[in-house]
Amino acid sequence: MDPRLAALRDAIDAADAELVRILAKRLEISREIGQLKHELGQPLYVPSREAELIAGRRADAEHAGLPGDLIEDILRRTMRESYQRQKHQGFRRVNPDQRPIVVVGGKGALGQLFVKWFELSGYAVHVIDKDNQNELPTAVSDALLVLIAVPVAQTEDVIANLPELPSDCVLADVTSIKQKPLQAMLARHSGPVIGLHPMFGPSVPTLAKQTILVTPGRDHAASDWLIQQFAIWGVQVHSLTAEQHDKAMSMIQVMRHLSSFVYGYHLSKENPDLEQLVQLSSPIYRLELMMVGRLFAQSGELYADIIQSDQDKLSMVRRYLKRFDDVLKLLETEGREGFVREFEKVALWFGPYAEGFLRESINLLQHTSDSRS
Ligand SMILES: O=C(O)C(=O)C[C@]1(C(=O)O)C=C[C@@H](O)C=C1
Repeated sequence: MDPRLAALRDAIDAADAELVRILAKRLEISREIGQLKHELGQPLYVPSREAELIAGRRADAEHAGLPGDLIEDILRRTMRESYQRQKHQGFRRVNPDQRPIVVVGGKGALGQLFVKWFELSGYAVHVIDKDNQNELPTAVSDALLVLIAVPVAQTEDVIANLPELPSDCVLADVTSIKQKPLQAMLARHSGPVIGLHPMFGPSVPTLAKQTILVTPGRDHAASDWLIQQFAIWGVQVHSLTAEQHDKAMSMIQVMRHLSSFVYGYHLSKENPDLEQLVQLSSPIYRLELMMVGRLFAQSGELYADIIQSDQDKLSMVRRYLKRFDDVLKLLETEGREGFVREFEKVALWFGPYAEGFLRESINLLQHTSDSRS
């Protein structure tokens, strides 16, 4: 190797080693902050602090002739590491009441996640699952919160068959549909009721920046502690009615999962060489394959329940599929011209969001590309 190149690479190695030392130092400070925040009961994720810090470092970077995006990427990735470190130190427990939290379905994937986070916050958690259902009456007899985390198809039955709960016990569920479970909970329990829909899967490493949708049922004030606990975990909460929730989800979830399923179903029938498709795919296509493929690494029952949760007996599914047919007819009758005309109408409907999504996706694709070797 040319000795000049070798010397420069040595210098890069030294600079990178310094970067490692600095990152280690930052993470150690962040661990200390985590400890202090635990003591003070402050949230894991502090968006205002992050925004201020990023703006400051972007300005520093630009002043030094570096792109602001570079330091922002590094800091955001490092802050993700902060969440991980701070999570292991546990969280302040908002509700000092010593009574236990009962998680019904606590051995399921999402149930386990809530069990872990409640335990990280110092609550006593009683897990109920198929193998110890006989413990349910005793477990709920002095429960602070009963959280139903069973598959969608079983939720209503499990709620209807719950034993009597203490009158001040909060009854909540984490099902991805909200109207029916909420009605079932209100019918079964006369105390505080709240519907929750975590907008994440069980594999998320931390809850920082994750969203939980909340559909109030009865006596919302009695669930305040739970909402505050979520905030300490770094979760962002949005409140809406169960009806609004289910309507929005039929757009967000039913269509997303249906499209992915049909795409995967179609691929499997066409039976191409998947290995080759992956190799030929640039980041955007790879991302698309990932969005589809990841579905099939999860539970078919879950997605069947979500797709079937579509209100009005699959009417959204039917309308969506009819649109494929409409597009086919459009292509057959009017060809390119018809397609472009409809395309422009859709673009108008998206308005400034189209540009915004394009920008956001470019950023995302850069990250996907960076992570490939
Ligand atoms: O300042 C804090 O509260 C931190 O926990 C540190 C830190 C960071 O790594 O800079 C991490 C998480 C917060 O969202 C904000 C900032």
